[in-house]
Amino acid sequence: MTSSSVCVLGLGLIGGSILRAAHDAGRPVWGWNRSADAIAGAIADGYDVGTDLTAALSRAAAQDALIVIAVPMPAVDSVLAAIAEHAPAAPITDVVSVKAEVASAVAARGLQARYVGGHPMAGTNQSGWSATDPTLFVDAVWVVATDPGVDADVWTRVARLALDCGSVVVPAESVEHDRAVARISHLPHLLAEALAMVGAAGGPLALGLAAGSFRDGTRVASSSPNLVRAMTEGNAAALRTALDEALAALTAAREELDEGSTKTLVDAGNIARLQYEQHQRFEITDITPGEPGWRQKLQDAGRRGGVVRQIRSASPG
Ligand SMILES: NC(=O)c1ccc[n+]([C@@H]2O[C@H](COP(=O)([O-])OP(=O)(O)OC[C@H]3O[C@@H](n4cnc5c(N)ncnc54)[C@H](O)[C@@H]3O)[C@@H](O)[C@H]2O)c1
Ligand SMILES: O=C(O)C(=O)C[C@]1(C(=O)O)C=C[C@@H](O)C=C1
Repeated sequence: MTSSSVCVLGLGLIGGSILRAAHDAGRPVWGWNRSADAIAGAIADGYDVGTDLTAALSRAAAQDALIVIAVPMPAVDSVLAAIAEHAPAAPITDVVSVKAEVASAVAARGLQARYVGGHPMAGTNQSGWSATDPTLFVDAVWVVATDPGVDADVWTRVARLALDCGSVVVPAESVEHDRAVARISHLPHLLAEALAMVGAAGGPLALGLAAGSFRDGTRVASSSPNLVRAMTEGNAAALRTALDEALAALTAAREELDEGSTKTLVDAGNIARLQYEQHQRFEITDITPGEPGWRQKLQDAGRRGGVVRQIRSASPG
């Protein structure tokens, strides 16, 4: 029988929130963090966490637990090296904001057979255990990768974890995911940084007048710089395309402003925002992981706005 145990590596905002949500869902779950100081709160609250990576992974190997990598991209390879040594057959997922880069690192360690990438589209501008929230993923979207060669059992287990955390699952191939998040996450982070800079350059009067538009538009500029750099630099090709589109729109607006109007950008942006507000999802109900053509069918449905809310499969994990 497939185990429902979960081993979370990295207990910051995302990993810690997954640990807490999985615990609340009744899963056997334990976690590892490189330093004890950072997880003093988790230890005080009695969570099954520690700083011995070998012990956490040996336990995952013994229990066939799903390993969740929840560290920043620059730390992923050292964690993969430890997995390759201590739990090479365990199912693995991750939560890193860029997917193709992780998939390559996993393949370089020979771990691709039991790996399915993931990305919960939820977070805050806070970091660390103290920011964790077991409800962080409720009603969020959680991408579960449908790359060629994906194992149906591991895919199901990753999707079940996402559902147990309260999310809906969007099936998507890593490269398509990366192109999409360049537009709706990585570009917004860079724009927020630019907006914050321009506002602050206005000095005390500008900052003193800042209200909703500045606050909302710059919120993610207070995210950890290391995390923002890892996700923007790790998705450079797709981000360049999105950034070029944004720069072209702003340059055109700048030129139109010389004629006294901002109409083109304002009207187009208003319609685009409405498209986001009116975006409809539909539930994928008729595809069972493992059936012939399941991967392609799920991926096509995800591309059209399909989400998985429950898994049809005999596997309980
Ligand atoms: N913050 C978000 O909104 C968000 C959302 C979805 C996914 N993610 C992804 O989740 C992952 C974790 O992000 P987070 O927001 O939880 O960050 P965080 O800073 O809150 O936590 C990062 C964790 O990784 C550990 N860590 C950092 N460097 C390490 C290293 N060199 N070796 C071992 N452990 C190390 C830290 O101790 C900490 O436990 C990142 O890959 C990020 O891209 C973040
Ligand atoms: O809400 C926020 O603070 C976030 O930045 C969350 C956010 C995003 O929406 O861009 C950030 C990074 C992710 O990988 C996923 C989600």
